[in-house]
Amino acid sequence: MTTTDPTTDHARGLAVETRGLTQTFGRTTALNGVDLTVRPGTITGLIGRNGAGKSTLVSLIAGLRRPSAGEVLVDGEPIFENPRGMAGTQLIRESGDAFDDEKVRTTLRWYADLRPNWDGDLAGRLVDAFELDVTKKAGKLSRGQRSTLGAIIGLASRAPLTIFDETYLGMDATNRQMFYDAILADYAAHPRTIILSSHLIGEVEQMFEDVIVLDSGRVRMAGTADDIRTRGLTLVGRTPAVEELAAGRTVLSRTTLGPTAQVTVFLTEGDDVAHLTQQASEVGVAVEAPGLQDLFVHLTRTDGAGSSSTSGAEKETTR
Ligand SMILES: Nc1ncnc2c1ncn2[C@@H]1O[C@H](COP(=O)(O)OP(=O)(O)OP(=O)(O)O)[C@@H](O)[C@H]1O
Repeated sequence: MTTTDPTTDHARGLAVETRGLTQTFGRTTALNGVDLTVRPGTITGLIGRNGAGKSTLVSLIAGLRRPSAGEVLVDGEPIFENPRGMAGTQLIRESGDAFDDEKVRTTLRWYADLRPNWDGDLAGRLVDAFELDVTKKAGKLSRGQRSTLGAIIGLASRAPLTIFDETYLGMDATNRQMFYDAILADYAAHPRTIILSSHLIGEVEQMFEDVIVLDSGRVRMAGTADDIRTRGLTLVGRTPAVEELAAGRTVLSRTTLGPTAQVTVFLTEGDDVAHLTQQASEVGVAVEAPGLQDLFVHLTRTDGAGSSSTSGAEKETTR
C-alpha cells in the first residue's frame, strides 16, 4: 500500500466530505445538517445567496473552526485540529489573508516558507501580470488589489485543496478574467481540488465541473454542472414558435430581439425532453443548455415568484 502526503500529493487533489455539518452562532443557524462531497481533482462551484452559509462552510472545510455538530472529512480524516490535512488546504477568504502592516513582499515570503508546494516563479509572474506593487503594505492596497494578492497566494500555494471564497471582490473585469484564466491554466498543469465560491455565476460557470447550491444553510442542489443544467432548457427561434413551446411552463428568462426570442424554461420531473426537442426542431426552434444563473435564481428565490407560474419568475429583456 502506498501512502500519500496531502501536502505534496497534488496529482489528484484532496476529497472533501461533510456529514450532518451544522454551525450555529447564537440563535443563527448558518449551516443546518449539510451532507456533501467534493470530488478530488475537480473545480467545484459553491453558489448561494447572501447569508446562505458559503463562508461558514468553507471555513469549516479549511479546519478553521470546530463545527457545532457533524464533521468535515478531508481525504477521509476529520480536518479540525488535524495539522496534516490543514497543511494541504489553502483557503483564501474575502479579506485576502494578508498582513496589513507588512509589505506585500513580506506576505508572499511568509507563504513561500509556509506552503510546501509554493511556486515562486508563478507568484512572480502573477505579480507582474497583475502589476501588484510588492513594496506597498497590504493594508494600503485597494479592495481589488487585495483580492489580487489573495488570488496570487491561492494559486502559487498549489495546495491540494484550494478554496477561493469570493476572491474576485473589487477586481475589475480584466483582472477577474486574468484570474480565471490563471486558475484554468495552473489547474490543467497541476490538477488539484479547487472550490470557488462566487456570486458572478455567469462569469465562472464554464469553469465548474461540479456545483453546490447552498440555500439558507442547506444544500439545495449538488451535482455536475451538466446535470444541473438539464433542469432547464433554452429555446431560441421565431417568437411565436418559441412562445408556443414555452406555454404552460415556468419561464426563467426571456429575451426578445426583433422577431426572435430566447426563452429559458424550467423542466419538471415528468417532462419528456426528447419529445420537446423533437417538437422544437419541427418548428425551427433551437434547443440549448441554459446558463446556471437562471436556474440558480429560480431555485433560491424566496418571494414565491420562482415556484410554478409562467409569470413573475422570469427575467425579461428586450433588445
Ligand atoms: N461569526 C459570526 N457570528 C454570528 N453570525 C455569523 C457569523 N458568521 C456568519 N454568521 C451568520 O451566518 C449566516 C451565514 O453567513 P455566511 O457568511 O456563511 O454566508 P455567505 O453565504 O458567505 O454570505 P455572503 O454571500 O453574503 O458573503 C448569516 O446569517 C450570518 O449573519
